[in-house]
Amino acid sequence: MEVALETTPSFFIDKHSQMLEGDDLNMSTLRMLYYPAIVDDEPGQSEGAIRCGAHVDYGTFTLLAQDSEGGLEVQLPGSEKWERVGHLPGAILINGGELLSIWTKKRYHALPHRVVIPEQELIRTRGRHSIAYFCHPNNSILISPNDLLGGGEAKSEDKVYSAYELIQKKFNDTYGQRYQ
Ligand SMILES: O=C(O)CCC(=O)C(=O)O
Ligand SMILES: [Fe+2]
Repeated sequence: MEVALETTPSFFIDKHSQMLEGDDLNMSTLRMLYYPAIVDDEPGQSEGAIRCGAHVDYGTFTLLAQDSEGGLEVQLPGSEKWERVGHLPGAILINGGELLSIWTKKRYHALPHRVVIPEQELIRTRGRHSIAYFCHPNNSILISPNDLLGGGEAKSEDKVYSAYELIQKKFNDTYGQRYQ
């Protein structure tokens, strides 16, 4: 990414240096996800039900390892259509986060994604596992798009927020004003 964005080597590494030092300093987190099997459902009962609702991830990017059960779908830029993400054994999917999209003026998109319940009877009755590593910059880092991609003069209305402020903003938008 540093090469593609023609920025200084270690631009991103430096800003993620506290990844292993706890939430106070950096919100990166590893999550082991389990979606239970759909059992005893009448035909149509779980219609419209979803394993993980449509969202974009918050941070820099997410590394996602999924089992072979399927169900992950993404919306590509400029399209409303949900596209299935196939399963490639051993592959790790890299999903850009919202913070990276702000940082790079949308050069890197945060793709909306969701996990649906498969239609096939046999697959529905099996659980699904995935492992997601949500990679975030250190909380104190200022996410200034003009640090990357030159961008010309900063305008006064371009308020720059820290990674911590941006994630709090996102939590507030998602869950209401519980996070202050
Ligand atoms: O389980 C998955 O494949 C995706 C999970 C996900 O998108 C998330 O936890 O943010
Ligand atoms: Fe996600």
